[in-house]
Amino acid sequence: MKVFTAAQIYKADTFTIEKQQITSDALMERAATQIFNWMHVRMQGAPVKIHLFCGIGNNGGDGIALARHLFEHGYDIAVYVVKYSDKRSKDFLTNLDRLKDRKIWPIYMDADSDLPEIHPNDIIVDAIFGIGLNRTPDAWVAKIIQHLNTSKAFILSVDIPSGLFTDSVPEDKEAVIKANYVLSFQVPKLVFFLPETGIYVEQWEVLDIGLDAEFLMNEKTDFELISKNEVLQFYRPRTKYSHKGTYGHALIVGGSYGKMGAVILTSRAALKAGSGLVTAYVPECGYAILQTAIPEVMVLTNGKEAIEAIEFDMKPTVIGLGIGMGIHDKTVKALEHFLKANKLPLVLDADALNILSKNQDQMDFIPENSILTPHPKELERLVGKWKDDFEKLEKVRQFTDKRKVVIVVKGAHTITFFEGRGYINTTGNPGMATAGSGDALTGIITGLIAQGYSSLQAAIFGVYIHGKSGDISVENTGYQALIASDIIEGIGSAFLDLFKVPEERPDTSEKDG
Ligand SMILES: NC(=O)C1=CN([C@@H]2O[C@H](COP(=O)(O)OP(=O)(O)OC[C@H]3O[C@@H](n4cnc5c(N)ncnc54)[C@H](OP(=O)(O)O)[C@@H]3O)[C@@H](O)[C@H]2O)[C@@H](O)CC1
Ligand SMILES: Nc1ncnc2c1ncn2[C@@H]1O[C@H](COP(=O)(O)OP(=O)(O)O)[C@@H](O)[C@H]1O
Ligand SMILES: [K+]
Repeated sequence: MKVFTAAQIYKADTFTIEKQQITSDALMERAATQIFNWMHVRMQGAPVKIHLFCGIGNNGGDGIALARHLFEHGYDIAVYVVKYSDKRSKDFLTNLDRLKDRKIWPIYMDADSDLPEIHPNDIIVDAIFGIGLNRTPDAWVAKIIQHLNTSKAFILSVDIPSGLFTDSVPEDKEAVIKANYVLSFQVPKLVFFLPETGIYVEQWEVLDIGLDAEFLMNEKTDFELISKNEVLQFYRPRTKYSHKGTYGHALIVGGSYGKMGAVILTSRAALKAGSGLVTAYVPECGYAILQTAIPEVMVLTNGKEAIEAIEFDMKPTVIGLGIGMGIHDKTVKALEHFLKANKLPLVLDADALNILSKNQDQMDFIPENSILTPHPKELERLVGKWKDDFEKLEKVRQFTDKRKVVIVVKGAHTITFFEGRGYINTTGNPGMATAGSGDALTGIITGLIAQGYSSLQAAIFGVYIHGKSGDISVENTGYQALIASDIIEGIGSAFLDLFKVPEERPDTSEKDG
């Protein structure tokens, strides 16, 4: 699913209105009806107080139109108009008149108004600001927002939590609604997936308001959301007469005294992801460990307790490099030497990234289409500090452009970058914040490249499978007890899940995990 900017959404809006020969009011009515249906299916007329806080733009208009539907179906509503400006939108006014026609009189709120009492069991509909927010809300509006946030009532945000910008991080962290649920029109917004802004969105769902399908398909976007549908498109089935040679040979280079487990995890994950053959390249102290831990993996050694040279007379398809490798002087030299001679695609992780960050001149030797998989600290060493999530994304984009590599920015929503585009993952859970889970990811991605997936496909697919495996495994372990080995064990189930038909649900829209 594509992730549009606010400008693109407005464009889609205009395009749709022209092509479908409808009014903007009709589009607002669709939006409000969709939200009403969503609520009505769940509430079934329950006598719960619903407080609708509406702005004076189109987001507010959605809220006012929703209030009318709720009223007509007998819900107990209170409507507030937060008058942060005199520039009320046309469709807001139309819907306000319709509400007044039904003898519903909103409570107008300005800087001097008292804050209404809200019971923890009430429901709040947040329609104060939508994607039109372009400056920090005034202090008195921020006060209302804080009042709603501290009310303990369930907050349902229309389109986007009020106070959240679509393209920057809010300056006043207190002036943003913390939404329990966001019903977003047609497309999710990028800010739902970034660490600094995603915290305002507990759950989200997209509601289809019938924006023109052709426009949505043809418009190019900087970001795409990756779910099962997207990864299924490049899944490579196995063929009857294939053999292990068909599925490549992954070489996993890493390990040092006390960190051999990382290589076990990566090698095992590469096998489980389907690599035909896997060889681990480790210092001698790892030989017995590897051979005992994974009988399916072959082992080459160099150096005693740390790698001193990376040389081999086998022909790997791909090399995963850096896990648990350490930054011993001899290892640093070995990496430099190897990079200068190497032509194979690389998956670079952990200490390989740390070494390269300190020796930026060696970056020139990273082959194009290699994959770098930094966690946030490694990323900072690689691209430098950033002031906020948006600057981080821009720095990564520039780095991938300059180096022609894929960067996998790991996190709650891992984003894979390549050729100026970001692919946002939707699987995974906080149980995966555990030692070695990144090593497992490196193995999965390396194992996929071995089988012939392109670098970009392997990164996107690998991140998806890794997260999905974590989601399946956590069902048995709970968050705390999930460990990297569980993620590796779950890889098979994650592949099987690709072909499971989803159960029928009354509502059809996509949900966040
Ligand atoms: N596009 C679609 O497909 C559909 C969209 N729909 C809905 O429209 C929503 C977008 O509506 P919108 O453009 O009217 O903007 P909205 O967020 O209501 O803000 C209103 C105005 O407030 C102003 N303003 C900004 N910041 C401010 C501040 N801090 N303090 C005070 N004022 C501030 C600013 O105007 P300005 O003062 O800058 O001229 C802004 O224009 C969208 O989220 C969705 O809910 C659906 O109805 C149908 C289909
Ligand atoms: N809160 C979270 N939600 C989803 N995935 C997470 C979360 N925290 C971490 N992960 C995933 O777990 C992995 C952690 O990688 P990393 O920090 O390199 O671990 P390690 O160095 O221990 O192997 C990444 O793939 C990351 O996306
Ligand atoms: K809103």
